[in-house]
Amino acid sequence: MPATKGEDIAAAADLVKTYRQGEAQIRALDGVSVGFARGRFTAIAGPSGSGKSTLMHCLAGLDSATSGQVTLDGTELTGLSDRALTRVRRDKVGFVFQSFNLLPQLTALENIALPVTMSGRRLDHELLDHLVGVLGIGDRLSHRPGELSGGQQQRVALARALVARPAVVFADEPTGNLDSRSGTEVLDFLRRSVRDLGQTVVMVTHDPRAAAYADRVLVLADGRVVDDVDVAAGADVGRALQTVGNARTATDVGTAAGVGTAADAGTAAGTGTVGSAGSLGRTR
Ligand SMILES: Nc1ncnc2c1ncn2[C@@H]1O[C@H](COP(=O)(O)OP(=O)(O)OP(=O)(O)O)[C@@H](O)[C@H]1O
Repeated sequence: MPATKGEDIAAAADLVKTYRQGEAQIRALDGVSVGFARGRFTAIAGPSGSGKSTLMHCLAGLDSATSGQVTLDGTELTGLSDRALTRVRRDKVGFVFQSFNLLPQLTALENIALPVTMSGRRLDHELLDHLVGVLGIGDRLSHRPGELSGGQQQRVALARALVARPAVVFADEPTGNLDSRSGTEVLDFLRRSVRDLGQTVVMVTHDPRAAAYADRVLVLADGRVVDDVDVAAGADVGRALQTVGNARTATDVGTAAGVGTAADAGTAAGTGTVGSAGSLGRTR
């Protein structure tokens, strides 16, 4: 297993999570030790039930582990009260969910601003304008989620996740409810946020095409890390993708997403719609 390094912005050490189901005990995480480097895009992949969401929830302070340790941006999460965990999530984490999770009664703009304003911080209007421009949602800001397409709602959720400059953006199957074009746009945007803003992104996916956008693919099976592929260093992504999915062959996936050329190309899948304004334009 990769050792946890000093520069990791998030890390798990010997993480175990068990659930009780009647008499049986399910070991959703079975001793996971892994570090996530700052400014990288990591996909957590693996078959259904392998522990992907459980790992993400423990890393993001949404759930507590049975044993082991989680560190997030210098804060040890183990043993924190619910209140303290809420504060950590609010201050350090941006979330993107499969089902968007926007508040239906608020406009797109209000949804984007909510996490910042709720924590009493000032909205960075320059960054907001930038994100809105790159995501192409400038003419949708006064609309409520019910008046937006799924792809537009997810773009609003992406702006909401990034505008507070979180230590880590955790994305849980962010393309799961989208058509392939909208899904590609979301992945392209996440890729660009890593490249241009230095954002750290951890994305759970069971989709090998989505995983191919990451710098690194961590593969789980039965609650353990069974593969850890450094895509950015030119490692054999096909090997990991074969492990994660069988809907398409690894070769198909690699070709579709431009794997093997440059994980940081940003235009790997090249729809050119989202991000047509060019780079996000700043380095943290
Ligand atoms: N609240 C819970 N109570 C009981 N068992 C749970 C609970 N949450 C998860 N599990 C079990 O823990 C294991 C890991 O679940 P988890 O949701 O982390 O897997 P996953 O890889 O994210 O799966 P999927 O791709 O289907 O979302 C599974 O066996 C699941 O049934």
